[in-house]
Amino acid sequence: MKRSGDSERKKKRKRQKLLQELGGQHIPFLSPSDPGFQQLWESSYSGLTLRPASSLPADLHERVQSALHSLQRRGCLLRDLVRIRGRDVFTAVSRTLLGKPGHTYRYLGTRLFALPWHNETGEGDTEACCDRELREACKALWELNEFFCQDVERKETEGGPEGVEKVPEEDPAEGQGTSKSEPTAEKAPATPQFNITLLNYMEPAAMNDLKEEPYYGMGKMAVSWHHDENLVPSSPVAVYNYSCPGDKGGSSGEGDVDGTSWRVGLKVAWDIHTPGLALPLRSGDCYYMRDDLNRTHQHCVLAGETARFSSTHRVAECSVGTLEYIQRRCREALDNLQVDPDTGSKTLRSLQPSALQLCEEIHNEVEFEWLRQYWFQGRRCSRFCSWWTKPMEQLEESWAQMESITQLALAAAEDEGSADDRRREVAETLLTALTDRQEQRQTWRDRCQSSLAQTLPPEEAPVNRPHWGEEDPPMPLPFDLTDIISRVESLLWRL
Ligand SMILES: O=C(O)CCC(=O)C(=O)O
Ligand SMILES: [Fe+2]
Repeated sequence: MKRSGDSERKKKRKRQKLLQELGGQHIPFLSPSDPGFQQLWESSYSGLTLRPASSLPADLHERVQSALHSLQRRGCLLRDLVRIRGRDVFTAVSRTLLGKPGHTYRYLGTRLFALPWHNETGEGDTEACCDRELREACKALWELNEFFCQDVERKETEGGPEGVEKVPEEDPAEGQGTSKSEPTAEKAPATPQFNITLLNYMEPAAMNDLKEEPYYGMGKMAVSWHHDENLVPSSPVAVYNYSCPGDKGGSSGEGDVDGTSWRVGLKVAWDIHTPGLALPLRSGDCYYMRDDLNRTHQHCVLAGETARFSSTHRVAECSVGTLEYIQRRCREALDNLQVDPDTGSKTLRSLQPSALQLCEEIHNEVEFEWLRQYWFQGRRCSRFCSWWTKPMEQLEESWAQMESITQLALAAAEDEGSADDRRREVAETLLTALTDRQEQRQTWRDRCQSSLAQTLPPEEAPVNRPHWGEEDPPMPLPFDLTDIISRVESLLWRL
């Protein structure tokens, strides 16, 4: 937590320095009607590719757009209460995550839990977790995902930047026989396996506090400048843009782009010399950010006039972000707990500092990265889809066992019959983990009680869970660790 605070401060200083250098002036940016636009795209934004609406199958557009409306109508798209520079804020856009069963995506201090997308093979046994309408919707976005997996790869083989006019309008299904790119040292696999999509929705008319883009004067931002977090290095991002037809008879919806269109803005990170790029999007247009673009550049979304959805397909870095992973970790921790089948009495297999440290780390991980993250989002997941309900109960059970492990470790530290060296080692391990646990519990409690959190309706309101008090069924340790921490500290003074 402290480390991220430091880097935030550094970034803030850097940002202030850039703004100072600019002295209130705007940096130029180019749009398609400006001379030099194509050249700038090719020279400084070559990782950006536009895939015009006409190059996707018409029935795919139909299914995807109807899916987006279904998800919106059912209330699945909600503003996230994220944490930016130590403060809680609502995202301007409403979001939901779809993806491979058991996948999560972490951004801005928030772990989103994917509604599983459904495919023909029924992978992941997701049949019963949500109703037909949602299943259909998830399936449509999975199909779009499949299209992107194939299509981005094909674009990789073509190489070079492409402008709006240069993209060939061909049947995308035909591109699959093209040869694969030469193997390179890239970390991303040749065929990107987009494993999640983060859906965005915003109705600009309902938003009165959109921020002005500060550096270039590009206009109102729906999503401010950022790098996408938590992706496999050098992996591409594919975005589907759907601007809903407006009431006024169609300006920025399907037709040509104009001053009221939604746009994606790009800039070179920490650079005030290269002009920015603003690319207007027609409804159904897609764009790809490939190669290192997401690392070397930042992007933002500039609001148009009509309501707009986007589906942003990503290769999320999931090495510590899948249900499978955290279940495996829990098993690792619980390996250290021995329960006598006859008496039910519990003992630890190992009091080695490394074994205890592992248990305590996993304890904090499952509590703060999974349980509290999940419950902080209230019942927003489980209202529509039961996929996460059982796994979360199981994780909570494992976590409760870990409370027993901590209790046993504490008893070992306080056991006067043991060697002082061993007791000191155990106490030191506990002190670090418990101090961290106590701090993080406080942070989550504060987040749950923040004034913004209070504005949410009951079904979306954050739940501070796990939580227990004296009146609740007994737990191995109290929720508030103040006294325990003092006990361990004074033990360390004495030993
Ligand atoms: O909606 C878009 O076009 C992109 C949104 C975006 O940058 C994001 O969700 O990270
Ligand atoms: Fe993004």
